[in-house]
Amino acid sequence: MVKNFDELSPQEIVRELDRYIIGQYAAKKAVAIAIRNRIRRQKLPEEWRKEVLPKNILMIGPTGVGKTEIARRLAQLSGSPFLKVEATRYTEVGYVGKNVESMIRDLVEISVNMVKKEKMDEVKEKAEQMVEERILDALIPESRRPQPTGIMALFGPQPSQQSPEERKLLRQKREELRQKLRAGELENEMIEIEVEKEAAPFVGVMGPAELEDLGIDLTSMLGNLLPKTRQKKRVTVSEARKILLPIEAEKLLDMDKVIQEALDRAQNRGIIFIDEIDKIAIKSTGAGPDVSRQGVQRDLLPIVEGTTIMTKYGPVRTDYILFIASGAFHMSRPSDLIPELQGRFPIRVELSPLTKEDFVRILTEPQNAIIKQYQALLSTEGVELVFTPDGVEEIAKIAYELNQRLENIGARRLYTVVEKVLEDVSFQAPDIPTKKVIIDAAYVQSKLSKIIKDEDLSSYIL
Ligand SMILES: Nc1ncnc2c1ncn2[C@@H]1O[C@H](COP(=O)(O)OP(=O)(O)OP(=O)(O)O)[C@@H](O)[C@H]1O
Repeated sequence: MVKNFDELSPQEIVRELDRYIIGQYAAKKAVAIAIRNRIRRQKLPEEWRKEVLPKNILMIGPTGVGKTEIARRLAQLSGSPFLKVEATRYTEVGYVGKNVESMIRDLVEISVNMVKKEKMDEVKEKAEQMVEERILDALIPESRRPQPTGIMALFGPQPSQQSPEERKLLRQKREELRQKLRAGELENEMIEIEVEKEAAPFVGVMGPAELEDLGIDLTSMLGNLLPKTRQKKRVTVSEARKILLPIEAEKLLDMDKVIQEALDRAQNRGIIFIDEIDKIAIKSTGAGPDVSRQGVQRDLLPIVEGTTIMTKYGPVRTDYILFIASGAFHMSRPSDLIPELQGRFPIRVELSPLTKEDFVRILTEPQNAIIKQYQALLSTEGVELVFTPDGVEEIAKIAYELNQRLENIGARRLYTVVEKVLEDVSFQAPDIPTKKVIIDAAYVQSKLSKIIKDEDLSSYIL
């Protein structure tokens, strides 16, 4: 039986992460402990809960070694809304720009979309039935059952006068069409559908973004007041299905419930990954941009400590949101952060640079390994891609050497190298007669040696 995430021990969480991320044991262990501690803290009695401070994480390590990937996978495993932001994108409150509180609003938005999608999947079957009815209505409008409501029942158009025989015939025709529709025979038939189009509200001096920062959502406030216009569209049955499914599914949702659950999930399970924290950790010289960087750190404090942020969906407590800050710290040190903020990120982990051996494993082992991705892609055209061990080794070696020579971008280098190696195969796939391509060391060299020799060319292509 699959265990509920909350029941997984830190060790089991690490094992799960091992399926996607090679090495970096210390970082995996740290996030597993942090997430487990959050669950523990939530179970404490109220008076204790306030005393135990959240244990956020600072990940220190070069670019492209798995920092974001670990956090993202953890979020996926635990069904947590996940937001990645860059610390340098924010400005101090009072200055023009995005202030740090907006990250909580963004997290909530992600949470709402996440819950909405799940709920829509739950009602998908029912929504599909409703779409079927709407398509049938469009195919034979005469067979539509009039459903006047409210004042329309009194003053709206009355159902046309059909005799019982006519009605029976129409119903039969509708059922015949339904069978054809289900058999997929009508997919390219053109029909006319009506969709609601929200009138865009006029936004004055302040743009929606600034208002959003104040917790005001003008679009949805006015959107409810402004009349919705209906728009007719001529589309094929299959297009109509794509357009109507989310509309019908949304009608079946109880949005109040969705929002409650989304707020709850953001507050209790949310994970915010703050990249480039090192870039705002420059020691202050007392004036200019340094001051504003310190300002951003100060603004971050209450959020990381636990405060209430107003969002358009309602207030959100930040006490249990897990914050993972990350940076290379080439030019600064964690001790350059303001002391209070240092204290809020007590778990420190260093991620190691990746070795050539790590590259070999990253290419082949993770569930979504790069090589597996290409094999899956090409298999759709009946081409079997076979990588020999020396072929994989050669790709890893070249990527590793390029990182040393150009700029060390970690595992990201593997993507560009593999793409170049497989460029011709991808291009010729439909016409390959043997349908089996072997990628060995010689093949890799034949595709890359010319580019590697040329420094300029490599820095553009690889
Ligand atoms: N240890 C690893 N195991 C498997 N894949 C990895 C590893 N490290 C990096 N990758 C892959 O490389 C890519 C970049 O990694 P990631 O986004 O985690 O970088 P990062 O360390 O967060 O760097 P940055 O701070 O620049 O964002 C991802 O697609 C990831 O799958």
